[in-house]
Amino acid sequence: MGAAVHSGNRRGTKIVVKDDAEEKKFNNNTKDLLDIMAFYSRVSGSVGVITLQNPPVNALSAAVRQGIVDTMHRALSEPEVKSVVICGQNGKFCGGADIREFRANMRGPPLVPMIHLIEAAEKPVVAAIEGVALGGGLELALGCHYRIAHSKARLGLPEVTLGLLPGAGGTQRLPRLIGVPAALELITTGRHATAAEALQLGIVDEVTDHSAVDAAVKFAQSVAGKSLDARRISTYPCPRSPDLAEIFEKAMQEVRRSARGAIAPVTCVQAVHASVTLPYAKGMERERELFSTLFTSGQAHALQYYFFAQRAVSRWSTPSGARWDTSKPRPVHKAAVIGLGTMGRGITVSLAQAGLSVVAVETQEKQLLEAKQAVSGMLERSAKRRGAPLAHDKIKYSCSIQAVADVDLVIEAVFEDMALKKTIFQQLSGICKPGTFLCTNTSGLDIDELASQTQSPELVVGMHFFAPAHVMKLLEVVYGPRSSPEALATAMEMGKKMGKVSVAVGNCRGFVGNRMLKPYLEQAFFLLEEGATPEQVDQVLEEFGFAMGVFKVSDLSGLDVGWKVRKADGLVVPGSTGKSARIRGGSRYSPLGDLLCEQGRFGQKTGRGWYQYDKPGGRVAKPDPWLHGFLEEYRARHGLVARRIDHQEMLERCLYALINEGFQILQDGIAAGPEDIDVIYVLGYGWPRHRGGPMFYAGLVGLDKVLERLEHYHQVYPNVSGLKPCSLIRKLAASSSPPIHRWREFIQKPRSQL
Ligand SMILES: C[C@H](O)[C@H](C)C(=O)SCCNC(=O)CCNC(=O)[C@H](O)C(C)(C)COP(=O)([O-])OP(=O)([O-])OC[C@H]1O[C@@H](n2cnc3c(N)ncnc32)[C@H](O)[C@@H]1OP(=O)([O-])[O-]
Repeated sequence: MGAAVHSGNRRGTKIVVKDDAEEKKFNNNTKDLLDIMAFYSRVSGSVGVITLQNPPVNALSAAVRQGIVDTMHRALSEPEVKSVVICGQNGKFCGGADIREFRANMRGPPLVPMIHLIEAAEKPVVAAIEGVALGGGLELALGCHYRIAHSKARLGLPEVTLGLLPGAGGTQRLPRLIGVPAALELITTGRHATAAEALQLGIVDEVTDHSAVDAAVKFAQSVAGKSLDARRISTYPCPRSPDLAEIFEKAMQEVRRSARGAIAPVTCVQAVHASVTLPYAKGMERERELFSTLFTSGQAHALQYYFFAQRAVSRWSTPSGARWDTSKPRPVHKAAVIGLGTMGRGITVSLAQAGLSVVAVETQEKQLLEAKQAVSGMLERSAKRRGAPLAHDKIKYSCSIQAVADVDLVIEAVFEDMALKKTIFQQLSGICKPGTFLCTNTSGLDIDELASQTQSPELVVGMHFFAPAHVMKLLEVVYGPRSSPEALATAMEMGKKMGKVSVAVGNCRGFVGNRMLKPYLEQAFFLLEEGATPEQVDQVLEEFGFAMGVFKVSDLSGLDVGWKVRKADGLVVPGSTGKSARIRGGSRYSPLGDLLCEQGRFGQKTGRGWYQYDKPGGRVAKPDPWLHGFLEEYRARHGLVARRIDHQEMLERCLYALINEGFQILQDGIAAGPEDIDVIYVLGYGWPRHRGGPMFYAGLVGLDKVLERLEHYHQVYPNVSGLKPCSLIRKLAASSSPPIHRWREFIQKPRSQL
C-alpha cells in the first residue's frame, strides 16, 4: 500500500501515515506474538467494540498493541460496522505502556503508528474511559475521535514520574487540544485529573455516572457517518497566545526549581515547546528524540525501579517465613491513641480520616483541650484539601486510659522515654480486652522490651509514623521476636487503610531509617571537624537531590532529639576535653552536636542551631558567623587542622556510610530486601526519588566502586566503624555485582526473629 493520505479537515491540513517501510515493519512485528489481548465484538449491529484485556490495568503490552491493530483492521474492514468503541476490561481503560517491557527488547507494533491508524480511520472511534486513562492510555484516547469518561475516572500523563515524557504523541496532541499552559501543567507534574476537570479542560467530550461503555456505544451510533475532519487532534494548529514565550520561560524556571536535578520535567517542557514551534510530524520526531534520551537514562531506570519497589514492599516476609499471603490481618474497627503530642495528634487525624472510630487519650486536661482544638483544625484543613467529609464525629477524647478497654488496636505515642512507655504497656495489658493489638510509635526503642511488659507479647508491634503523621506516607511496621504474624499483618493492613506505604522491618536500635541515619550524621559531624561548614555539606546533599541537607534537617527536627538518644546511649560526656572527648568505646566520636545543645541551640525551635533563624520557630536558615567561629575554636582546642574537602568526598562519606549500614541491615535480616530500605529512605528521609533509593544508587554507582571508596575511607579513619565495609557488599561485589533484584539470593538467612 502506497503512503496513505487523507484529504483536508476543518483547517485544511493533510495527515500522513509515513511510508511502506513503516507499514511493513508495523505488520511484520505483529505476526509472532503469543496471545492477542484485545477482544473484538459487535454491539447494536453497527458498533465494533475493542476491549483491552491485560489485568490489572490493561497496560499496552506488545500483545495488547497487537490486539488493537488487528481488531482495528477488522472493524474498519467490516462494512456493517459504522463506528468503533475502545474500552478496557474490569472497569479500567488503560494504565499506559507496560513498564515491565521497558527493560526488555521491545516487540510488537509500536505505539505511535498504532495510534495513527486509529486517528486516520474513516469510521469514528470513541474511547470509553473507566477507572484510569494514564500515559499511553490517554495518548491512545487522544488518538480516538471522541472520549467519554465515567465520573470517577482519572486521566493524566504521569510519564515524568517514571523519568520519561509522553512518547506516543501526548506532548504534541494534548497542547493542540487543551492549550499549552494546561498541557504543560499536566505533563510536567504527571498528576491525575478527575473526569470533571478533564471535561472542563476539553480532554473528554462527555462524562457519565453510568457505564461509560454503554454511553460510548450510544455516542458512537450518534456520530456514525459524520465527518471526522475536525476530530483528528494531530491536525489542529497549536493554540497561540502573545505570552507563550513567557509561559514556557516560567514553566522552565518552575521545573528547574522543583525538579532538584531530575531531568525529565525539563525535557517535558522542551517536548511541548516543539508542539508550538514545529509542524505535527516534526514535533513527533522531536518528541521521539527527547523520549529516547530519557528512556536510557539512569534516572528513568531509578524511577521505574522505585515504581515497582513501592508496590513490592506490601508483599512482606520475615526471616522465619511469615509472609503477606499466609498471614491474615484481623479487622480493626475501633482504635485508640495514647498521648496527644505532635505525633499523637497526626495519628488520630489519620485514623479518623481512614474511617475508624478513635479514642484519643491525654491524661493532662489542659493538653487534652489543646490537642482537641489542634486535631479539629487539622481535620478541617485536610478535609478541605481532599474535598472529603469531616471526621470529627469519629473521635472520642478522654483523660482516662480506661477509655480504651474495648478497642481493637492501641497506638502509644507518648514522648520517647522507655520507663514511661513500659508503664503504659503494663496498664494497657491490664485494661484492654483480650486480643487487642498494642502498638508503639517509638522511633527506635526496643519493641520486645515493651512486649515483655504485657501478658500477650505476641500482640505487640511497632508502628513508626513520620512527622507530620497525617501527611507523611511512610509507616515502618516493626516486628519483635515474639510479635505474631497476625499482629504484623494487621498493622501492615492498618497502614494501607490509613493511606500509608507500610514497610515491615525487624526490631533493632533505630529500626531501618534511624539506624542508617546515625553513620550518615556522624560523617557530617566529622566533616565539620575537618574543615567543612554546614552550608557546604548541605549544598552538596541538596545538589544531589535532597530537599534539605543534613544540618537543615537536624535544625528542623531539633538537635535535642538526637541529644536525648545519645544521652540514653551514654555517649554524652559534658565538659570532656582532650583526646577522650572525641572517642567513645574506642571509636571516633564528635561531641559537636552535644556542645551546641549544651548552649540551648536546638535548631529552628530556638532560632539557633547549625544555622541562625530570624526568630524561634523561624524557617529560613541563614549561615551563622557565630557557628563558624565556634568550629574554628573547637578545631583549635582539639588540635584539628581545617582542610579544603571536595564535594565528592563529602558526598561519598555521607552516602556510603549510610549505604554500608543498609547492607548491614540486609545481612542482619532487619529488612527483607533492598526495596524496603529504598522505599523507607525516599518516603521518610527525603532521598531523591530520581536516584531510586540508597541501595539502588549503590548498584548504579557500582558496588565495587562503593566498596573501594569505603575501604579507602576506612583506611584513613580506622576508628570509624561505620566506614568498615559490610561483608555483604564484599560478597556482592565479588560476585560481579548482580542486579539489585537478585541481591536477596546472596543474603544469608539470619537466625529467626519472628
Ligand atoms: C509511551 C507512553 O507515553 C509512556 C512510555 C507510558 O505510558 S509510561 C506508563 C505511564 N503509566 C503510568 O505511569 C501509570 C502507572 N500505574 C499507576 O499509576 C497505578 O498502577 C494505577 C494505574 C493508578 C493503578 O493503581 P492501583 O493502586 O489501583 O494499583 P497498583 O498496585 O498501582 O497496580 C496494580 C498492579 O499493576 C501494575 N501496573 C500498574 N501500571 C502498570 C504499567 N503501566 N505497566 C506495568 N504494570 C503496571 C503494578 O505494578 C501492580 O502490579 P503488582 O505489584 O500487583 O504486581
